[in-house]
Amino acid sequence: MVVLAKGELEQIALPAVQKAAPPLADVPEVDLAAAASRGAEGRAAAARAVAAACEEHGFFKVTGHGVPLDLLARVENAAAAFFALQQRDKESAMSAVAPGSPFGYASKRIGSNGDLGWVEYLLLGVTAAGASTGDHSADEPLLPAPADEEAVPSAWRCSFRDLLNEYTVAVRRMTCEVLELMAEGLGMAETDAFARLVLEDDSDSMLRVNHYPPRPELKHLQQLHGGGGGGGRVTGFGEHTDPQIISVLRSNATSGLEIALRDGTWVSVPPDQGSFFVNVGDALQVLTNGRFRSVRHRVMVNSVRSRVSVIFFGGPPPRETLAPLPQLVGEGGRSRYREFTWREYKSSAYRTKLADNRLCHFETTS
Ligand SMILES: C=C1C[C@]23C[C@@]1(O)CC[C@H]2[C@@]12CC[C@H](O)[C@@](C)(C(=O)O1)[C@H]2[C@@H]3C(=O)O
Ligand SMILES: O=C(O)CCC(=O)C(=O)O
Ligand SMILES: [Fe+2]
Repeated sequence: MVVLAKGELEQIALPAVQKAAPPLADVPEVDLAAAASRGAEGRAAAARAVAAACEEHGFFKVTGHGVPLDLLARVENAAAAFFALQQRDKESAMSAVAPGSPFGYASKRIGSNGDLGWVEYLLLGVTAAGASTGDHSADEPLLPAPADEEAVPSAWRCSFRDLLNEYTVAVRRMTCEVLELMAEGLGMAETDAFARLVLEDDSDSMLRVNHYPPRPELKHLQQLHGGGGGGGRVTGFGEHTDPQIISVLRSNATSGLEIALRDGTWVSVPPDQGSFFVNVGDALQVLTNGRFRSVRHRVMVNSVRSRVSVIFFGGPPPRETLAPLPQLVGEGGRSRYREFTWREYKSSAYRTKLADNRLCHFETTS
């Protein structure tokens, strides 16, 4: 494990008296299989429910998603096996996947602006192979091969990357179905307005595999504070919004994910290993002129069990101009954001700290 400098652990440890967030009582849910089987009426109802969840929370759960459960289990097991490798091997995978980029393996350091968390992760760029047909059915590899195959441990070289490719193809397909429902729910005639951005040849999507190691010693702190959820919580992944259009997350059965409600209160999301959770990202907040809410979220570690999560971030091509869609601004309505390219937004976002508001620099003033 990477050794933290003096004072760094304190930065990710919350004050011991902080109360655990209460669970979100009614996680909005959409069943894609049911929506598809109930004809036009069922689909329209699902689309309305998705749009309502994006407006209220910027967050909902997807069931009936069609991604095979055995694929989810295989990815989870392979991720656990990867993170169980020697630190030296995990780091060599990082240096070989994409030298000099944010991609690869890292531990505790999130981004390059000083953020820390109780997490280790793999961050991978998703290339467009298979996307160009636009029929959501292609299954070519999407994750680039390491620059120097020989430098990578065999566990990664042989099967993990292939498995993540298979996963990415399946999840991206499902993500596009969700994006189409969102457009329908907004009453847009062009129902592929969002999905097409994620399917372009040069779409800037990513896959992240996070591992939050257990902190058994936190149990004692919790007992010291009389249980009841107080004490002994450490920040796994600090609060933030995701810059992209959409993030689609799947985790094992370990809790930790929390979202901020409109009034700023934090609620925990009960884990569901058979389902996916969708976050609206900053780019979708812009495209919908603020109707959909880019949800602030974080991961807290308070468990004796490790948490493994895999997140697909669907982003547009760097050259894509983003601005509120005219049909969502309405005649005489005010555009809340100025026009910018995804390249511009990303380079601005990647200079910020995790918790910063990244959209404020792109808001119109009047
Ligand atoms: C602190 C940072 C990490 C991050 C880039 C940033 O400067 C601000 C946004 C962060 C975030 C959050 C969502 C995704 O996990 C991520 C990959 C992304 O696109 O934006 C991370 C970035 C990262 O970990 O490099
Ligand atoms: O690991 C998780 O559960 C969520 C992490 C997250 O929000 C992110 O990687 O952007
Ligand atoms: Fe996130």
